[in-house]
Amino acid sequence: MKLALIGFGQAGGKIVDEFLAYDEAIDGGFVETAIAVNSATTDLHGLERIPKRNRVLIGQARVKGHGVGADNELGAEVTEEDISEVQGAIDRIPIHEIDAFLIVAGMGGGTGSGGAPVLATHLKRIYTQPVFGLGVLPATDEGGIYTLNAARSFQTFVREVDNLLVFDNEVWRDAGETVAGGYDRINKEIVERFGLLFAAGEVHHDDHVAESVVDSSEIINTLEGGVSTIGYARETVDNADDGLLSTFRETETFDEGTATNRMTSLVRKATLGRLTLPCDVASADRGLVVSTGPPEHLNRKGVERGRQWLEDETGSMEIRGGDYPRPNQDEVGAIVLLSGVTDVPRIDQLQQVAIEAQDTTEMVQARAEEDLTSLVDTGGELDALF
Ligand SMILES: Nc1nc2c(ncn2[C@@H]2O[C@H](COP(=O)(O)OP(=O)(O)OP(=O)(O)O)[C@@H](O)[C@H]2O)c(=O)[nH]1
Repeated sequence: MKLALIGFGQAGGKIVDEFLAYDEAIDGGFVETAIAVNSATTDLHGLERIPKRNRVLIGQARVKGHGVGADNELGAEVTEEDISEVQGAIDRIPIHEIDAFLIVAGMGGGTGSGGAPVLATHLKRIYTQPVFGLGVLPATDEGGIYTLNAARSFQTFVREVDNLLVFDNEVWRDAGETVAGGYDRINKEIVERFGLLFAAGEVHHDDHVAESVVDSSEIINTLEGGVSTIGYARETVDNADDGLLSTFRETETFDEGTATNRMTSLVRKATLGRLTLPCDVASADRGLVVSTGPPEHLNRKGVERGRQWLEDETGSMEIRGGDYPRPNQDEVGAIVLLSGVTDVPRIDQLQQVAIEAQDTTEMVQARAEEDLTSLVDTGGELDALF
């Protein structure tokens, strides 16, 4: 699946940079164009792979290249004001070559959290391609403002995009890691999961058995609306170079059964293990199971059993399945995309925080007004003086 990737804010830019590295490393071919948008000059300079001319600075008149300091209303405003700057970079995308846009942003800050939904609205107004979002939720100890930004941004972002793919930093961080080191590792986890999914839709059919290979329309149809999460599990296998392949063939009957069971259990592990956004699997509306690895290990029966199992788990009739053959790999894996999920404790928690913050803000404002009134109200004593 060919994507125009737009990284918004610091997290967004770094993750898109990492997507470029991954796409190159696996020879995936899913990144058509990569763009970074930010209100902070240093963040744009810090990027490694996104071409310099695709790095767009917004809000210069207002914040002079210093970022919006976690003020996501300001982030939204400067994006609206400078949308033509962003459009300048988008105009260079070979638009008929792409299947979709993907806007990547950390939702806890100011620039990405405020600007990404504004850009999504803009793109949807102009282009016919789907506009997807990849939103990163802040860890819970980052502080109230980050949670509040994420709660607000989530509500708008999910409304403006065709599907919001979510990754929760909270469930992926490791105790004892430095913040910077932690993000590097987490970003690799992000691009591996989402990158494998998008690359799966880029395999050319004539290279492999056509009917079982996933294509981009299957990914797009699964991402029809709402919120999505991804699970991934993998296992090392004998590398299928020529010598090993003949051994594999000689013991085919035995290996058939092993490969079937392996694939079925990988689908279960991917679904029941750590998802990018933990949720109740039964609440998913649609799903896509992708098996990946050397073609001779991509066992049809195993994938089909895994797919059926997921149908049972979700009670959904819309579970698609397919392969992403990767010759000469020493791993087989299963990617499970769950889409239209509704039972997500973290989102409920975010929304609760937003409601409470709204109430508190109203209370604080009311109290401040009262205090101000009583401060200036001197019971007529001042009036008497004049
Ligand atoms: N996974 C991941 N999350 C990150 C990374 N950097 C920041 N974050 C998360 O993203 C949130 C937003 O941070 P930034 O992207 O730095 O914010 P911004 O959009 O640039 O906005 P301002 O800095 O306020 O102008 C933070 O609360 C973190 O949770 C990163 O490299 N990887």
